[in-house]
Amino acid sequence: MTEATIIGIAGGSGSGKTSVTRKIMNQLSHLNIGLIEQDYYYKDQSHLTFEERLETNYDHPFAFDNDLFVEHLEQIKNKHHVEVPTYDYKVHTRSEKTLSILPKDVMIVEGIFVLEDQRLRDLMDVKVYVDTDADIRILRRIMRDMKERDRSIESIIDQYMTVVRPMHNQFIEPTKRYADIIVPEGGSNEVAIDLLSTKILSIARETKPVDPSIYQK
Ligand SMILES: Nc1ncnc2c1ncn2[C@@H]1O[C@H](COP(=O)(O)OP(=O)(O)O)[C@@H](O)[C@H]1O
Ligand SMILES: Nc1ccn([C@@H]2O[C@H](COP(=O)(O)O)[C@@H](O)[C@H]2O)c(=O)n1
Repeated sequence: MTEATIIGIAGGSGSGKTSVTRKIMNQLSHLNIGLIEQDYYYKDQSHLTFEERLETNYDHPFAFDNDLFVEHLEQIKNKHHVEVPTYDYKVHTRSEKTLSILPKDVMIVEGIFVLEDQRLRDLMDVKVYVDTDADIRILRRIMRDMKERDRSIESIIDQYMTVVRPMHNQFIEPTKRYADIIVPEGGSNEVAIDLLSTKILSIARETKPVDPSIYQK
């Protein structure tokens, strides 16, 4: 058996990570390919009231349970089945249901901080940073958060100015230096998506045996 190929896709909120991921998955649909979002690993906040959850900084690395994320990604790398948490942005905490991730040959991991934690980076075969200008990102976020995340325009702008923007500059943008490839403009960059798909395909075809020590645990 061979190890799963892990592709990390980072970038600011609204940069187009999800769109790039979807396009790559479409191009490689003949492979056994899956997706895991870092947002699934936002810490559970069910012990807090809704008002208390509004105070959380969701753009700081501490908002994520990366210990669990790393543990799951190691299992995914070794082609194990994992049950991952899911997240509900409307209520700012984990959902009741979990998601069953069956063994995949290629797994895309996507999220604002996937390149921030060295343990995650070390598990990746290709590291991508989607780089889109801040004005485009906020406009996309407004449209998406009003439509899909139950947010008002006032709350989106307030969150952007007080948290999203400063945290992006302090923590997310600097992770660009860890990327193997920087993709400007996200999902509309067809050339970059084609190049990435070709590279992923060629890595996935190389056979890397799973570390046998995992069977001795
Ligand atoms: N090239 C694009 N043109 C127009 N809208 C886009 C484009 N890329 C993404 N969007 C929209 O912007 C929003 C955020 O994009 P998404 O891919 O979810 O970004 P991210 O995952 O980085 O937050 C989504 O509603 C998406 O449909
Ligand atoms: N309860 C939450 C959790 C997260 N966010 C925001 O989501 C952004 C990350 O998701 P993207 O799909 O946009 O990459 C992040 O910037 C958080 O601000 C939120 O608003 N509420």
